[in-house]
Amino acid sequence: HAWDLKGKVSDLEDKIRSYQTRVKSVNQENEALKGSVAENILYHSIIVLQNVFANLSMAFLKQGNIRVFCRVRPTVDGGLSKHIQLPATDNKMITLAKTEESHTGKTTDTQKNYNFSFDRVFGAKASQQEVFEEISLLVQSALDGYNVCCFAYGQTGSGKTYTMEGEEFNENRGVIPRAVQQIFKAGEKLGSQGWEFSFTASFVEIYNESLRDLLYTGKASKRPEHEIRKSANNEVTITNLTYEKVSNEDQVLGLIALANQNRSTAQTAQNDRSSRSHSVFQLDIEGINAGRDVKCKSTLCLVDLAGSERLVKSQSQGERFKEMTAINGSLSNLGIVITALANKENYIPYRNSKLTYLLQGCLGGNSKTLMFVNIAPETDSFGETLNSLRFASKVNDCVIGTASANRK
Ligand SMILES: Nc1ncnc2c1ncn2[C@@H]1O[C@H](COP(=O)(O)OP(=O)(O)OP(=O)(O)O)[C@@H](O)[C@H]1O
Repeated sequence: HAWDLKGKVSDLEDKIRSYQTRVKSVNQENEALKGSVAENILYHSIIVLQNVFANLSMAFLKQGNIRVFCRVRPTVDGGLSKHIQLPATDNKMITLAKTEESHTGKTTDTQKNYNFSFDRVFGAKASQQEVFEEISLLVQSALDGYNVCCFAYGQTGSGKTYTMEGEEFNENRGVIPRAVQQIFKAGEKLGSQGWEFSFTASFVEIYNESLRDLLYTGKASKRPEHEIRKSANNEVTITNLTYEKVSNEDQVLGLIALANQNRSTAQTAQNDRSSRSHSVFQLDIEGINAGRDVKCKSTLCLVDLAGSERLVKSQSQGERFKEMTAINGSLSNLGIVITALANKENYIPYRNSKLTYLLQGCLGGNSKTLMFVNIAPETDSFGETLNSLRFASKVNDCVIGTASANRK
C-alpha cells in the first residue's frame, strides 16, 4: 500500500507541478496582456495628447500668422463639380482629381489626384453666415488692437466679390458688411466697460499700379493723384484720399454703395475693369479707455484682389497686356512678401508693388491675416484652380511671427 500511495502522491505531485507551470504561464500571459493593454492605453493617450498639443501649438502659432480658407463656388446650374472632391468627414481637405484618358484606347484611363489642406475648406453649399462665423473672432480682434487683413484670391468669376461683399441687405451679405456690423455692435458693448471708439473708413482701388479713391465725390476732371506715404511711426497713409469718419453701420453701407457706384462708372468706360483691379476697404479703429488709461489703435483691412488668371500671351496685347503684367506683378509680389516674412528675411520687398506697400501694416509680425482662396468648379477652370490652390498652400505653409495688439 505504501508503495501505491507513494506512486499516487508522486502522480499528484506531477499534476500539481504541471498545474503550477500552467498557472505561471497563464500569469505570464496575463501580465503580457496587462502590459499591452496598459501600453496601448498609454500609446493612445500619447497620440491624443500629441494631437491636442499640435493643435494648440498650431493655434498659438497661427495667432499671428496667415490662415487660409478655401471656398468653392457653386456651379451655375447648381450641379456637382466633376473634379473637386471634399471629404464628408473633414472640412480641411480638398482634392482635385484629373482623369487622363488613354489616347490609344489600349490602356485604362488614369486618375491623378492633387490633395491640399487648409485651415478650413467651404464647399459650394456653405452660406455667407457659416463663412463669416469662422472669421468673426478675427474681426473681433481688430477691436482689441490687432491689425487684421482679410483678402480674397482667385481667378475672375471664382466668387471673390461674392465672399467679400456679397449681395446687399440680406442673408447673402458678405464679409465686409458683416464685419462692419460686428465691429459697431461690439464697440457699443465695450462702451459699457468705459471704451470709446472712433472709426475712419477709406476705400481705394489699385488699377495698373495707380490708386483711385472709390469714395471720391468731386468732379471727374478734378480727380487728384495719390501717393502712398509712410510716416515716421510706420503708419501708411494715402495722399488726397477720402478718409471718412463713421460712427454706425448705415454710414459704412452708404460708403460701400458709393464705392460700387464709382467702380461701375469706371467699369462702363472700361469693360471688366473691376476684375482687373484690387479693391481695398480699410477701417481705422482708435479706442480709448480713460478710466483704465489704455489706448488701442488698429486697422481692419478687407481686400478683393484682381483675378489671378495667368497671362495668355497670344490674346493679351496693348492695354490688356499692361494690366495683366501689373496684376501678375502685384500678386506674385504678395507671395514674395509673405514668403520673405515667413523666412524672417531682413529685407521685405513691400515697396515692389502698390498692393503690398499699402498692406504693409497688415502683413507681418504685428497683424493677423486671413486669405480666402476662391475657386471655380467648372472643368475648364482646372488649370487655374490648381494654380490658385498651389499659391494658397504656399501661403498656408508660412509662419509669420505672433501678432501683438497695439495697446499702450
Ligand atoms: N458662394 C456663392 N453662392 C452663390 N453664388 C455665388 C457664390 N460665389 C459666387 N457666386 C456668383 O458667381 C458669380 C461670380 O462671382 P464673383 O463676381 O464674386 O467672382 P469674382 O471672383 O469676384 O470675379 P471678378 O474677378 O470678376 O470680380 C456672381 O454672379 C456671384 O453672385
